[in-house]
Amino acid sequence: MGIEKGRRGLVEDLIEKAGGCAVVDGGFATQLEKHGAAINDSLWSAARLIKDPDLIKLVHMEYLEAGADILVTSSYQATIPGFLSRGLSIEESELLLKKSVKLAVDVRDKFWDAKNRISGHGYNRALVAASIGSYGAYLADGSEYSGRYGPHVDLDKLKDFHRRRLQVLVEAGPDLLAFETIPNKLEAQACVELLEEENIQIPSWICFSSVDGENAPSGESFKECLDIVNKSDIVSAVGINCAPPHFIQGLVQKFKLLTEKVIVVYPNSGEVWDATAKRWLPSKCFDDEKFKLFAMRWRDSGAKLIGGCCRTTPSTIRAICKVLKEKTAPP
Ligand SMILES: C[S+](C)CC[C@H](N)C(=O)O
Ligand SMILES: N[C@@H](CCS)C(=O)O
Ligand SMILES: [Zn+2]
Repeated sequence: MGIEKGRRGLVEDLIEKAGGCAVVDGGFATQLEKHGAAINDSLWSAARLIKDPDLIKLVHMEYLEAGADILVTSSYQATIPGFLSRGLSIEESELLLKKSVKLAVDVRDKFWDAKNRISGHGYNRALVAASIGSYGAYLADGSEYSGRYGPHVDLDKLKDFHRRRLQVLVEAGPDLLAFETIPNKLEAQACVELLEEENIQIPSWICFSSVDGENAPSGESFKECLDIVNKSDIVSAVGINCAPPHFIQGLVQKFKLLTEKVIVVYPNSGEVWDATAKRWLPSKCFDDEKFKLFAMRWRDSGAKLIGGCCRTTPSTIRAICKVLKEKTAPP
């Protein structure tokens, strides 16, 4: 079982067009908040899918203007059980999942149509990656940063949790799938097995979080985690998201030794999430200038998809584009 040839090259083609390194957008939820959206909610940014589609479109547009080559959709914490708990029906919940992809695709198409009328604009046609947050994200208890799901959560439970959302998101027609903040080996295995079982024909990446810069949050080694991901041809890229930036260079070097897949990194600003208070704690935090320096190091260490996660903004993405696409960066 594998991805048909024409689709498998999509990510690699984008990387080549972008000059060897493509830029993933930044903290979608962070930019929503900058516009005043309240997301201290168990659905987190997905709460805005119910109420604020125009704001979601604006944020996607801002990341495109900043030069993002890949837009990650608003579905990180959008799940069918999460929406059901708000009194929505299954049909309404599935429509919201599809809407998360459609909003991003529509904005990408509008942006690209407009840019195509101008010569030498320096942008690439962006890809839309449907965000699939971990089970811990859905739990809304911070466990995407601990990997502690408890003894009752086994492989089948994780596959059952991910299955329907995955099917619905794929039906909506994204270019790729972005599994985000996976905190342990078991969930990586669930994602890989599900992609195979569902015979998914679009590329995907699996990104882990990390809180010590060495291992997955569960304490399991990345060797164990990547051994699972490597077994599958269906996963195009593997990496780290929403970990502090100063861990990333070492992790890229480690991943280079553990996998031949494309390496994707999009760390947060270095701040720490307080899942009880639902806010970011002030802590060691890296600004856009630091991201410029780091991004070059991550590229030189072998990462080919680079961006920002929580607490980074379009200005971070603009800064990363400036250094990674020196000759072709958009204005
Ligand atoms: C990427 S984290 C900051 C998203 C929010 C988290 N899952 C929570 O609900 O607490
Ligand atoms: N891509 C997500 C965050 C993952 S931690 C978002 O910003 O909605
Ligand atoms: Zn994040």
